[in-house]
Amino acid sequence: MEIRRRPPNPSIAVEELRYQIKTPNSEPANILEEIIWHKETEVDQLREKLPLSELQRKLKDAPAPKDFLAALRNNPKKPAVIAEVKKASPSKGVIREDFDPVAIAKSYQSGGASCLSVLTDTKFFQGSFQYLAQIREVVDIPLLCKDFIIYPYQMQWARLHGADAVLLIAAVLSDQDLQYFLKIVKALGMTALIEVHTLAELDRVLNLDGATLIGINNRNLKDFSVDLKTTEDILQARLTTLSARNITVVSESGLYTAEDLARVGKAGASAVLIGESLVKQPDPGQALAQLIQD
Ligand SMILES: O=P(O)(O)OC[C@@H](O)[C@@H](O)c1c[nH]c2ccccc12
Repeated sequence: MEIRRRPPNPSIAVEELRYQIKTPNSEPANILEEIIWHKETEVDQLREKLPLSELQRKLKDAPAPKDFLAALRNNPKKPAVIAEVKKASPSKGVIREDFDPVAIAKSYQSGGASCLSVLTDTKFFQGSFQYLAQIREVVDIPLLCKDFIIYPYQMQWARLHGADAVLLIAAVLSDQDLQYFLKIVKALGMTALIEVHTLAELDRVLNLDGATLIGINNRNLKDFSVDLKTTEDILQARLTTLSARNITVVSESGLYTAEDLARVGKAGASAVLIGESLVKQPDPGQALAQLIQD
């Protein structure tokens, strides 16, 4: 973990205060830090609206999560596709003006997506938990909550809005947090997609107990550069270990063509996560169907 955290609001529940965080006395060093620092404020506001104890009470009535990992593994098409409902990003700005998340989600499902990823970060990606909940109402396939998780509260909030899986970013979380968060994800009956961008991060994740799904992000979240070689290089080094441990690998970001999919598939990824290249097509589901046809 190289990303510096901000000290949490001292009024939050004691069990969440596991950090001994030094106050960074500078500006955020990169966009990832900026996002993470802002997330502290957002989670504070959520807790104020709905305290953890009430959230946990509400969760007791929530329908059981769907099996995100099984949906990827059971897909006969390799790589299986997680299609992302994404309006904007800090690197690309607004990707699609006439953005209808529900229509896009339905279209992805008919186009052959195994699972969906829904961006819920508002400030930087123009996503929303409302979209996640609305999409849960209209599709059957499992949903990943795509956000920047720094507190257990957020995983439960995601579950309440219909998420079956959550993203945990290795660059943002300490080993201790990753292990603790994995336990919580499991207790909630969900799947964790643990995202790495370097071999060193993957090795940290391989030291954890219970990682079943690992995403290799081809995009460097600190400077936005994208290179599919990230997936190739990391898998070249660790595919044997990953296979032996039956860990499913998702190649994420910067995938546009059937050749791109074949390339990361050949490297050993059994699933891909695709956003921009599909969202910007007139009919995203049809674009997906075309991308994965034989
Ligand atoms: O739009 P793309 O290049 O197809 O990328 C999708 C997805 O991988 C990307 O949105 C992403 C990967 N990891 C993230 C972490 C946070 C926010 C977004 C992301």
